[in-house]
Amino acid sequence: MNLIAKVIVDVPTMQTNQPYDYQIPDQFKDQIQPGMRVEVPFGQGKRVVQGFVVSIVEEPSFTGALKSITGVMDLHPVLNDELIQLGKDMAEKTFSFRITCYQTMLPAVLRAKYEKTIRLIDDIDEDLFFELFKGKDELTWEDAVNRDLLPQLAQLKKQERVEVVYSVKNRANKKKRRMIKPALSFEQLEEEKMGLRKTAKKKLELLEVLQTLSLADQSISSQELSKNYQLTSSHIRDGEKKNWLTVYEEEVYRDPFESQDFKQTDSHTLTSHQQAAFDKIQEAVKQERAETFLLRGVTGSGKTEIYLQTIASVLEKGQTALMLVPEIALTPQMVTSFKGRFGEKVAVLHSGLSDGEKYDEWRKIEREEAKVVVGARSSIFAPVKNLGVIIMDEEHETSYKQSENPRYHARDVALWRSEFHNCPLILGSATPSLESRARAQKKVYTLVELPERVNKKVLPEVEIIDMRDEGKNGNRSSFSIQLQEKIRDRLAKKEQIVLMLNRRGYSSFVMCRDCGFVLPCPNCDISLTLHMDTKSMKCHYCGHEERIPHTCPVCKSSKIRYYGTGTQKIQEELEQVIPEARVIRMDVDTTRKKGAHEKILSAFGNHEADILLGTQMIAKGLDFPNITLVGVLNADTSLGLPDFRSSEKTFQLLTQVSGRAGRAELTGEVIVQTYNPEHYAIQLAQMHDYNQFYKTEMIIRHRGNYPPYYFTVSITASHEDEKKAAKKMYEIVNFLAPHLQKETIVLGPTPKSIARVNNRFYYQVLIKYKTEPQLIPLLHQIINESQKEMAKGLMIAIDKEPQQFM
Ligand SMILES: Nc1ncnc2c1ncn2[C@@H]1O[C@H](COP(=O)(O)OP(=O)(O)OP(=O)(O)O)[C@@H](O)[C@H]1O
Ligand SMILES: [Zn+2]
Ligand SMILES: [Zn+2]
Repeated sequence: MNLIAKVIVDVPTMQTNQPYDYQIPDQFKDQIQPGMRVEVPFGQGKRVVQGFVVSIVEEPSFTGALKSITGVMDLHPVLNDELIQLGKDMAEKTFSFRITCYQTMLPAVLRAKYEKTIRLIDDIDEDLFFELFKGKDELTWEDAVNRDLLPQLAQLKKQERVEVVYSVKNRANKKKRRMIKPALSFEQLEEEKMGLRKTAKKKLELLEVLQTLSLADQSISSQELSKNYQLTSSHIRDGEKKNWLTVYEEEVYRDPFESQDFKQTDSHTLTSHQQAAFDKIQEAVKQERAETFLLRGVTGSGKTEIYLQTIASVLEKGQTALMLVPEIALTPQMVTSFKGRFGEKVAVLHSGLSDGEKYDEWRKIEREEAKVVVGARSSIFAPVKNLGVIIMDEEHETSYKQSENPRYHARDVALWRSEFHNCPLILGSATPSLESRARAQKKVYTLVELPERVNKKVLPEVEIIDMRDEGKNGNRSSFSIQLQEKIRDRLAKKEQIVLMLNRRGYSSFVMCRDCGFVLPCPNCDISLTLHMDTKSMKCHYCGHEERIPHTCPVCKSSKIRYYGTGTQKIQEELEQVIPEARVIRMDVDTTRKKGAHEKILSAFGNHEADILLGTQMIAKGLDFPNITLVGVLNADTSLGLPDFRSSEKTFQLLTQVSGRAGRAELTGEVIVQTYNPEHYAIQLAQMHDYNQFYKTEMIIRHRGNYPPYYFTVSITASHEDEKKAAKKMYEIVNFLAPHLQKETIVLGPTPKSIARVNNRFYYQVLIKYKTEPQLIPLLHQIINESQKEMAKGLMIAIDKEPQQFM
């Protein structure tokens, strides 16, 4: 029978963004399956490219002469049917190439050109062993290809007798260990010794090693045997044949949490609110229904406990669970609570892992050894089968959206997979995004609320300090008098303090130090961005531009400054103001090294420091009972961002960080320093009033025609030649304009705030629309028709629901 493979080739252009037909040569017939990577000739000449087989058919849809697959890169599919389908849908929705989507789904070792070897993991027929492996335990992929062994090896792979190992550069890559243990007692081994010939030195040595082991009831790895006693695999095989010893395999994963001991933790008895939420979710779990829950619970309300118990119930049904957390919330505490509850069943994926470690975790998932996957954004592509629940903690986090190709939002992928598996999706947050909250309002999502903390502890009292007064009273430091006093008070009581320096929007805008005025755009509801290259203030959306003010247009003060300062400077200042405090700093600089994050938090947990000073990364997830004071040094920076979400982000950040205080027995307190004490985001965060914030912000979004009332899509064109980028952008707008509905709003084209990056110029438009059935096909058409220009250096990026406006 003639078999045709449909292959997505690694040639990321629009023309190639569909499967190509290739003949499967006879030698590969039994081997090739959908989801495997293959090598195929492409185009004219001798070019060979990689590709993914997405299906196998009998009839080609291409009528010309078919080329043949020239190589197979896997013995086993790396993508399952679900992911093949998901990649196709995702490519369409994110305006990216299927090949890019597939590559995004895989761990890095499967993407890059790593060395591959085939390793024996189980016994095979002796003759075959010598024929294929020539007496060794492994064989390089190249060797296997040159000797034409892949079809045979594929068979062995199916029988789980060999595996493919990807060796990551600079890293020892031993994952399987051959272990040897004595099969006879000490005395029996002694008898075997008697029967040896005098010259059999190595056999004698082997028997002696085995005797030692049998006394201690121990095993030894083949590596140790060869290293310490120069006993090779042929000696081992020989010993095995004589029935002196047994060989077995031991899987050794590189365990990034090896050194840590995870205490088994038991589930808490749920509070009545938790129970009600849990029960509601259980219905969907039991009925295997793709229902989306928005779990809004105040900080410390025990959302994590609901996740844990829901996952436990899913495991009990024999299903699996996927738990997403933002990268910066993937703290050791989070890992501990999952490892503590589910032990070995958990795979954890985060950016701190080396490529090899990530690959090991991925393999555990792929082989269905891991039943629970915990990880950041890209873990949404984990190849888990039989999902029983998907959970996204801190669902409002913008880091769930990838800002480069493919520009996917993990929430959308989660929704897709929840439909595919017929399993519930839980979106959890103390401060849900307006989009999700509005969907709950419309009953698209089911709203479940936890209105109070588990121990009925009140949420901490929040005090707002007007920093303009501090200035007037001659205090020019970053610490208000009240904050200094409270810090001293906690030091005396041996309680702990968290201080947050808000670095969002660092230095990108100017603000009056006397009245807090931030320069707004006259046409839009956002502030202007400072452009150092042009020495001017610009609006991101409409292109309005004016000069940098030297005096405040409102109060005429001349103290109008760029706003922002670094954590290091703050630490120095703190050491002068309160020299007795022991301060530990957590920001991008101090957490760059692997494991630094863990070290800092465990030192703070052990009270080796009184104050944890950091950026936004300390706002989430920390659960330390001894924190009774939280200080926010500058609430305003995130308000000044040229982004319609700036109030929302400020409210979320303040609520999150306030939530770190008073989580256990001790009552907590929060000090928020600001130049905008009247701002509703700050006042409503003070009152812990999410619902009111939601209402207020919805009105503002409605007035400004922003999401969730409108959908948004941004189009960016860039080119080394500024004129070409601008011209293209105008062409696009002119092309779209006649097709768009009346109520659709097109902002721009305008240069981006950092107009030139890497010597490329960026122009963008933002389209806001309510319904545009034609827009998506039109955008695809734009990309299709720009192929020639794109080959000559033009880049077009289309971003649906963009999250970043910098
Ligand atoms: N039913 C319960 N009984 C006793 N303690 C509980 C219960 N549920 C949760 N806890 C504990 O309460 C603390 C807060 O819970 P958790 O961290 O889950 O809150 P959260 O809602 O995720 O908060 P945040 O949004 O601030 O991260 C934890 O120390 C947790 O172990
Ligand atoms: Zn002013
Ligand atoms: Zn504007």
